[in-house]
Formats: sequence, structure tokens, C-alpha cells
Amino acid sequence: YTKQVNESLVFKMLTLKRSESECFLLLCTCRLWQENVSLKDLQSKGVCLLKLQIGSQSTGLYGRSLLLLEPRKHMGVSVLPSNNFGPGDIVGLYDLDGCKPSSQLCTGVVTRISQSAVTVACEDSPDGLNLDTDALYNLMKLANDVTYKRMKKALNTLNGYSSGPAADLISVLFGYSEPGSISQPNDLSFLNTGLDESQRQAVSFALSQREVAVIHGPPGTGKTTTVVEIILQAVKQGQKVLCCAGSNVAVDNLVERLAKAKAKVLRLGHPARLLESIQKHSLDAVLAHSDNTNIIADIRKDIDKAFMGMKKMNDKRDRIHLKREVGELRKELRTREATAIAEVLKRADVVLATNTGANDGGPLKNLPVDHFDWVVIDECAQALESSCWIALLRGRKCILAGDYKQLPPTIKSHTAASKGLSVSLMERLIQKYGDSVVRMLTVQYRMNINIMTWASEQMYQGQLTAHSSVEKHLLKDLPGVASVEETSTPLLLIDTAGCGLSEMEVTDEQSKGNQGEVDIVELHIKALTEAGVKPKDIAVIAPYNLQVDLLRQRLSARHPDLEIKSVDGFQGREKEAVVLTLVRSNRKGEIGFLAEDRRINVAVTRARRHLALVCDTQTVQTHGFLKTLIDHMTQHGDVRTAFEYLQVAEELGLNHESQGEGKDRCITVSRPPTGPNEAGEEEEQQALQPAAALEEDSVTGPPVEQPAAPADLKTLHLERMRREQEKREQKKREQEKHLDTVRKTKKTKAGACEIAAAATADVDFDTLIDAVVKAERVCSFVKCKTLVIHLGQLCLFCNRQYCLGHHIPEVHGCGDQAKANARMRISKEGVLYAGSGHKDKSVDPNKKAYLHRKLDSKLKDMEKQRKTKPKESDNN
Ligand SMILES: Nc1ncnc2c1ncn2[C@@H]1O[C@H](COP(=O)(O)OP(=O)(O)OP(=O)(O)O)[C@@H](O)[C@H]1O
Ligand SMILES: [Zn+2]
Ligand SMILES: [Zn+2]
Repeated sequence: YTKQVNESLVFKMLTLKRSESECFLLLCTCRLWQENVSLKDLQSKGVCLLKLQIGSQSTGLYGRSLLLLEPRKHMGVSVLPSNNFGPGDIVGLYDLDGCKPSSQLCTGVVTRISQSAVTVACEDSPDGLNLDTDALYNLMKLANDVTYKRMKKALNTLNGYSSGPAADLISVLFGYSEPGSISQPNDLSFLNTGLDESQRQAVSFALSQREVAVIHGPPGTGKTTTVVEIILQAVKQGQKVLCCAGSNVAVDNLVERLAKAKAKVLRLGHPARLLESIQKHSLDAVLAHSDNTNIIADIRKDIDKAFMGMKKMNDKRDRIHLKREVGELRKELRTREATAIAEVLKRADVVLATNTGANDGGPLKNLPVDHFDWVVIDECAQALESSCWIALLRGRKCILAGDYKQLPPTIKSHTAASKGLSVSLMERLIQKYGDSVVRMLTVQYRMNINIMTWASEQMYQGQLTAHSSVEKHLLKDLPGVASVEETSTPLLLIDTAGCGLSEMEVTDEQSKGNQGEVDIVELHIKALTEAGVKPKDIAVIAPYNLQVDLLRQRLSARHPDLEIKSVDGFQGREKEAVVLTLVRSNRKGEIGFLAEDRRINVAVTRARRHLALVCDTQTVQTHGFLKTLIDHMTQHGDVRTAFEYLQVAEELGLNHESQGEGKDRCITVSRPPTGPNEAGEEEEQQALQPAAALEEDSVTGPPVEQPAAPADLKTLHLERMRREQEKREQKKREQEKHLDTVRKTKKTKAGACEIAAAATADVDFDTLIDAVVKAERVCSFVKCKTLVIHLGQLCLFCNRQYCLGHHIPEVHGCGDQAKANARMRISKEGVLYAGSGHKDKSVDPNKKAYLHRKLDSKLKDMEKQRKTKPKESDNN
């Protein structure tokens, strides 16, 4: 569509960080495109709600009209169609003509959305909103190009700036004049007495700079703690501070901490977007308690009353009269509010907003241009420079805090990037002035020293030290966490090299997945949670969205509190344990955007006590930076190969526990011991060797290093096996008890009869197992004989195993249940999936080939073990 869409729209999409759905929205607002799409289509995409009626209308703070919109109530059904609307979204209200600009009645912000209604805070249209309560309306999500407009405006102002409070600052920030300093008393008394030496130095430095100070805060070094102290010191000196950050969360965090230190803070921003706990510091809340409140409340009541009156009125002239009255009242309200706002703003010592929230179209327009002395921007390295300028134009001096060794905003346009948009203001200043404008915080309070050292050496010139409170901390030190191998090591590298766990072959560079790594992550999460680590303390991080999706499909149902996100999604956060899967595994050693060092730095430095890295070292080592990480983990941490995990998985696969829903399927299958323990394990290991060799050849080409410490690995493995064996025997005992119950239940498949028969006859366990294995092995579809033991799919609706030709619910008769389930999920999660509602889960060809090879070796293995039994016709 780009040919039809105007240039500036494309520019907006390319330069700003846009998700696909946002781009879609931007396209929607473009008339040329929109005219080709029906409103119904827009509704089914979740960006439009059609034929709503007005449930109620009241006047909120600042005279905003609050509209409650509901679906038309006919026959008692009033549920909104599934949609993508959320609090804070900008929406347009339209009459039934459609969602054309000409029929737009007003714009507003969603404040609440439930299954049955959506509440919109309307921005006032000049002559007030007089909506017909009987009519129907359309509501459409609007592309949020407010940010873009505000940045553009700030840049235009900057361009024409000649004299004003920020003149010196601008001159220094663009390199026309050198930054200066001002003398400070040496006996600075710190309000926070717990600051470390580097933090103290950063505070004094910030106070003594005349125009600009940069605080470089690597991960976990207490950047916010330092920024808070700087602001409190400035306030102590009588300065007025405007404090901004890129995200609402970061701003809210600063508000919370400044308020705790008793600073007079005021938070700007739409209440719908603020954390509940800090809403009391919002402009809206403070205004509600100001002296003018009663008067404003009275006017508001009058407006509401006028509206009520209008509904009952039949006479047209009366209506017009009232309409005028409402208009007058609103004007009065606005004047009063402007005064009230200015008063409240002047009383505050620190005004906080997001970077773009500090624009002069909002409440700040009520203040004189030279009101603020300092502008503080946190997370500055993650912000577009143009967004910083919105606030900077209001200050004489600025403090920029952040870490330019973490991810900058994504710039999708190469042109924009090449002209400097991808370099943050912070980075630009450091490049220009070097150490003379920057102080770095060097004590970190997050990571175990083994995790920290790599980042310190590679990214921060080895300058970081670990505070004694975190230096040696491990997962096992957490309350309720058992001391096992996994919880006693800060670094664990699980190497998939040579294990045939190749990445999926997807042409799109942005979406890469690796099922094998998903399997291993799952097993490691299992180990951690079984040791007592809480899922909420674990982060699973993948650089690719496809892998994030695959991981969520696998893990989210079982661990709803487990956060699984892309690297960008975790920036600014920390977790006790981080499991990082790098996904890339290919013969060419292609690593795509893993090559962005800052991305890897962010991922690794989220971890406090434990970092597990799942990756194909063969592939990722082709990149020098990643090689340093692999080397560091090999030297200072534990290394395992994925083989070990695959074997365990294999074991689990064989010890099939299909519990079913009562009926004849609740059978726990265990493999019988084949003699003395040790010997049995040895045999199995050998059996797997040829398969492994096979994979090496077909997947990774060059010969693969053997596991770093074979002896250790083996003991580890044997130990694990012994534990497994114990569990199995326990299960066996339980099972024998259980089989008595099974006997009494109905049987639908021949296999089940055999099982029951075997159980009644009380024959040897081997026979029983054979019967079960056989029954479990073939597709459950009528007459289909395809083996499913390694290549089957379990249907979640009937809980039976099917071959790949019959696993789709619609094929074997579970179609209705699947559809009902999809509908339920959509209404529950409010999420629309493309197509039938199910994401494509079909097996990747790589994975298929891999499974085929495994199946072969497994069957050989089983044959060997069952020498006493007659040979089966397994090869169909
Ligand atoms: N001087 C200090 N003494 C003890 N603990 C500290 C000190 N400074 C910071 N911390 C601790 O370090 C953690 C991170 O600090 P803070 O919240 O200030 O940093 P942040 O800006 O959020 O994180 P980052 O440094 O990663 O950007 C907090 O738990 C805080 O209590
Ligand atoms: Zn089914
Ligand atoms: Zn089948």
C-alpha cells in the first residue's frame, strides 16, 4: 500500500518504534486505504466497534465528557465483540456514516473496558458534545501519532530558538560552546547516607556542572537511587525540576521514590495511564483537592444537570438555549481550571512526565517558559533525541541518566538511522565530550559476581564491582529453594552443538524458532521449579518473537507467572534467574541480529543469581562477542550438553503417563528394569551414541567437541538415572494398585483390552508393558495403523494420540469442541488470532527429520532389549 499512502505516514511508521498492529492502525487512518476496507473488516480485526449506544454520559475532571458506550441492547445480549481496545488508547467517535474524518464527532482516550462496555474520556470539541442518546455510533482506534507531532513541534521550536532560558544549554549540546562548571561547597551533605562512593561522586558532579551532566549507570548500579538524590539536592538549593523518562513505568517509579523522600512532586499524564498507587500525585488528583475544587465541582454538576434536562426536552428552541448554556459553563470551567493548574504546578518542586508528556500543549502551557531550572531525563539512552528536546527546551541545565550500552530505540528506516536518529543524545555527548561530562556508577547491586564479570569486561572496561550483598548470592540462598546442582551455580551453559537441534527454516529474519531449545528450556524450568524456585522469579528470554511464542505455548499454561519475553521486553528489569535461548543453530553460522552486542548485554544482565544459556555454541561462536560469553561461561560456570537433557526427555517419553479423564486411558507406563541398574544405563548410553554421530554428520558438518568433562557428565547422568529409577519403582508399585481399578472400566480399543487382560492374568510386567506400548503406539483414528510413539500429536479434547494425518481436531471428530474452545479463548483473553483462532503448530521439517532419526534408533534399541519377545512388525 505504500504507493498510495503519503510520505509522512511512511516516515512515521519507519522511524518510530512501531508494532505491526500499530502500523495497521496508521494505515487505517489514511483515507485512501481505509476506503478500500469495510467497517466489518475493521471490527473483525479488533480496531473498530460498530453500532454502539450511549449508556451514560457524565463530566469528569477538567470537564472531559465521560462516555459509557455499550452494544445495542436487543434480546438481552450485550457483549462487545472481541477487540484490541485497552485503557489509554486513543479513539475516535463517529456517527454511523462510517469512520471517515468527516464524520468524526470527537476523539478521546479509553479509560475502562469490560466485556459489556467501553468508557471513553472525550477531549472537548469546541462547542461541547451534544450526543443523541438514541442514536448509534462507531468507535475506532486511532493511530497514536501524537508522539510524532509533539517531537516535530519541539524540533521546529529548537530550529527557531534564538534567545531564551535554554540558549546556553542548546549551544553546549550542539557543540557550539564548551560545557562549564560552577563551584560548589565541598561539604555536601547527602540526604541518602547509604550512597556508595561512585554514586556520591556522580551527585557532586551533577551539582557542579553548569549546563550538562551525564550519569552513566550500568545494570544494577542504582541509577535511580542516584537520580533521586540529585533531584532532592537540587530542590534543597531551591531549584525547580522537570523530570522525565521514556516510559510511564519509569516515571511512576521516580514519583514513588521522590514522594517517599517527602519531595513536593506532581505527576502529569492522563490518569488512565498511571499506576494506581501514584494517582494521588497526579495533576487530576491534586486539582481535585485544591481550593478551586468546590467551584469546579459545582460547575460540573450544572453541566450534568443541563444534559439531563436536554434529554427530556421536546421544544427545539429550549434545546438550543440549553446547548448554549452548556457551552458557557464549559468555558467557565476551562478558565477556572487553567488558573488552578498553574497554581498547582507552581507549588510543586518536581514535576514529572514522560518525555513527550512534557509538551507545551498540555498543562505546562499554563507556566511561564522559564519556570524550570533543571531538566532531568532518566533512561536517556533509550529515548529518541527528538523526544528529549520536548523537555530540554524548558531547562537551563540538564542531567541525563542512562546506559548507552543497552538497547537504543529501534529505528527501522536506514535513511533515518544514517542521518543520526539511531544515536541517542547521551551517546552523542559522550562521543563529543568524553569523560568531561560523564560520571559512571561502578558498584552493582544485582548480579552474582560471575554473571557480572563478563558484562563488566566486555562492556564497561572492567570497572564494575559487585556489592558484597550480591557478590556470591545463588538461587539456593532464597527461602524455600533446595540446594541442587541447578540452584548452586550462577552460570550454566547448555550446549546444543551437534545435537541436531537446528533452528526452523523460516525465511523471515525477524522470526526464528528452535523447538529443540524449547524442549531444553522446559526441562531446565522443570528442574528449577522442582527445586523450589518460584516461576515469578524466573525470566525466559529469547531474542526472537517466534521463539517467544513457541515458549509461551509450551510453558505458560503450566506456569502463568513465568515471564517469557523478548530481550527488549525485559530491559530495565531484573529476575533471580534468567534462562536465555539464543535460537540460532545452522551450518552457515548465521546469527542475524544476535550480532547486536547491546542486545546480549541486556539479556545477560537481567539475572541476579542464575543465568542459564541454551545455545548451539558451534553456530553462535562465529561471532566474536558471543564467543567471549561462551568462553566466560565455560571457564567460570557449569557446562552440559543437550544430549543429557534429550536422554532424560527420551526417558520421560517412554514412561508415558497418559492420565486421561477416567475411562480406560488412565494408565501409567514404566519401562521395567532390565537387569542390574548400572549395566542397563550403560547399554542405553551406547545405544544413543550412533544416533548422535549421525546427527553430527548431517547437521553440523565439522566434528564436534566432546562434552567438556565427560567423566563428570557421566556421574551426573548416572546419578540422575538412579533418581529416575527410584521414582519409577515407586510408580510401579502405585500402578499395580491402580490397575485393579482399570480392570473394571470400559474398553474401547483392542489395546486396552489386552492391558486389562494382562493385568487380570497377573502375568509378568514385560507383557503388560508391551501391550501398553503397542496400544499407545498407533494412531487412535479408526483403522489407521500409523505409529505415533514419536511422531504423534495428542488431541487435547479427546486426549488420544493421533498420527500427523489425523491429529487435527476437525479430522478425527473433535472439530466442534475445538471451535468452542477457540471462541471461549477469544472472549476470555480478548485476543484475536488470525484464521480459525489457532496458531499454526505444524511440525517443522527439520524437527520431523530429527524425530525420524530418533525413532529409528529408539526402535533398534527397544528390539535389542526385547530379545525374548517375538519380533514385531514395526515397520509399517
Ligand atoms: N548505595 C546503595 N546501597 C545499597 N543498595 C543500593 C545502593 N544503590 C542502589 N542500591 C540497590 O540497587 C538496586 C537498584 O537500584 P535502583 O533502583 O536505584 O537502580 P535502577 O536505576 O532501578 O536500576 P539500574 O541501576 O539497573 O538502572 C535497588 O535494589 C537498590 O536498593
Ligand atoms: Zn480429538
Ligand atoms: Zn492416523
